[in-house]
Amino acid sequence: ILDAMSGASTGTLQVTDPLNFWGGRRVAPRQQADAQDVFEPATGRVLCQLIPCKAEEVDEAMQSAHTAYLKWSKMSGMERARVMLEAARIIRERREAISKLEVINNGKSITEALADIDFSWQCVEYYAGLAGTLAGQHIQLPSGAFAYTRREALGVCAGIGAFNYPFQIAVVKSAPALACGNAMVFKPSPMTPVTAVILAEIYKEAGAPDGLFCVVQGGPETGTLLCQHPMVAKVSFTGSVPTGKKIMEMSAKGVKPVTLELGGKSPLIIFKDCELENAIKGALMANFLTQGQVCCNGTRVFVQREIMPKFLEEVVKRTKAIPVGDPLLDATRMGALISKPQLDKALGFVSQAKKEGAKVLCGGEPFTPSDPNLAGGYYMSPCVLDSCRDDMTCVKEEIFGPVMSVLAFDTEEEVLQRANSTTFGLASGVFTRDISRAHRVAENLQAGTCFINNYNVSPVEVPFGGYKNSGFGRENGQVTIEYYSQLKTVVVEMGDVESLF
Ligand SMILES: NC(=O)c1ccc[n+]([C@@H]2O[C@H](COP(=O)([O-])OP(=O)(O)OC[C@H]3O[C@@H](n4cnc5c(N)ncnc54)[C@H](O)[C@@H]3O)[C@@H](O)[C@H]2O)c1
Ligand SMILES: C[N+](C)(C)CCCC=O
Repeated sequence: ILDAMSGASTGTLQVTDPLNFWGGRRVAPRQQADAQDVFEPATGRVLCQLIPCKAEEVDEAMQSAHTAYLKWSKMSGMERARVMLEAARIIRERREAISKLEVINNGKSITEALADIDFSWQCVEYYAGLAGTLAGQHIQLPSGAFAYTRREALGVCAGIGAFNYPFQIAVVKSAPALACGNAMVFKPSPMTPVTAVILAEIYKEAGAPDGLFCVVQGGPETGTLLCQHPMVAKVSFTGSVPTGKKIMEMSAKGVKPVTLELGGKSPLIIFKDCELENAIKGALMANFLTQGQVCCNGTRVFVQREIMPKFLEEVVKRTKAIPVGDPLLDATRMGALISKPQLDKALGFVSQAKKEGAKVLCGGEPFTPSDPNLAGGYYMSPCVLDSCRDDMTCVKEEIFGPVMSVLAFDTEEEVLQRANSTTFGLASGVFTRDISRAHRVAENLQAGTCFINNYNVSPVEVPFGGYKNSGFGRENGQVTIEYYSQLKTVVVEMGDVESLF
């Protein structure tokens, strides 16, 4: 399918290849029941059929992954690293074709998709680098006795992904898992089933044993089968808070560890002493990437009252100028939302905000690009809401669309209290020139990440994850090794046994 990408344009691709992968090959669904349409967001056209895996198919994938795990976990870290480095090289070599396919299935702009795929090969490369460094500790005990620790794989891990970063999420979960000697069975979102299987093919081509990274397609039922499978050693989930709670409940029954990367309603605080040009750019980056469908977006923008008029004037001017349209065109900066229901939901939040007293300064409406080919796509004009209050629905709930809610504040103490007054805790941001204030605010914000004088900067070597209802566990960075491995302690006696009995 990647070969077809060079000539592909919006509205032309039809995906007919099987989208499941185990045993080292694509696997066609065993039956056609419960088939559902997968849409191309840019046009609203049907791109392919999604046929959910049933229990027997999930079991086959698990068995295949387990066979691979037995082999892979016995290889040295350096041997695993060589395979992963080759996989990284292939992803980099095919970055343009993978990005195009991602755009066609997801609707985000090609500029963003290229950045996502570049992040992906860097992620595989990074964890390949760590694979050879995994080591335990040696601990001296009295009389020559000693103990050592071994960092061991967990087994077959389940990965379940959201729709907003389809290929990247599959990579962010599989790269550390594989580096530690695990295998993975991954289930993409049923709305974006097309690119995870490309990753599976690349791992195979790079030399991974058959079954090391398997893909099963489906929605909640398939996800449930995966979580409840007795061979699953760990579940790593990216998605909404309500689904995350269900995953945790299912995992608790088998005492399985979980990583939960969930939603957010992150605060971005802009003080009057900021470098305003950077703060404006930061607010746009905090709200409009991937059509606003980003978990860590800073969607509650708190602006100190004195600079509010200037901030709003500039932010609205630049929001109105965002080119919305065909996501495969280089000049486009905002493509289509993932689905009609997601578009309606985001528009619904804007209507509700108006009813509750917010002022729409721009956007918040369905958008029809001039190209007739795109008439059925899920486009929305990016929106800035002014005069927001903390009790409004648009300020309390995750919208997952291009909607920025702007709130005025007066003092640092007040804004910290308001920023933390949420059950979410994924990310946060602060713009100020006062370095003491910046670090004080970062310390006091209840969130897994705080960006100072920028927003949504998340390179692979930097840990990412939530506080509170936004989840736990971390992805990216060295620390993620802890979440895909377990420690065994070996105690060695060098003398005689001293027995009390
Ligand atoms: N924190 C992060 O890193 C991060 C990253 C991306 C997205 N997200 C969050 O994801 C959400 C949007 O994604 P979404 O709409 O795809 O989320 P979602 O919760 O609807 O679905 C996520 C995945 O869970 C699966 N699923 C649904 N019900 C299930 C069940 N009962 N058992 C097992 N699996 C089940 C879905 O099929 C999908 O693959 C937002 O809340 C966003 O903030 C978080
Ligand atoms: C790459 N970003 C922008 C940090 C997004 C991470 C994934 C969240 O949805």
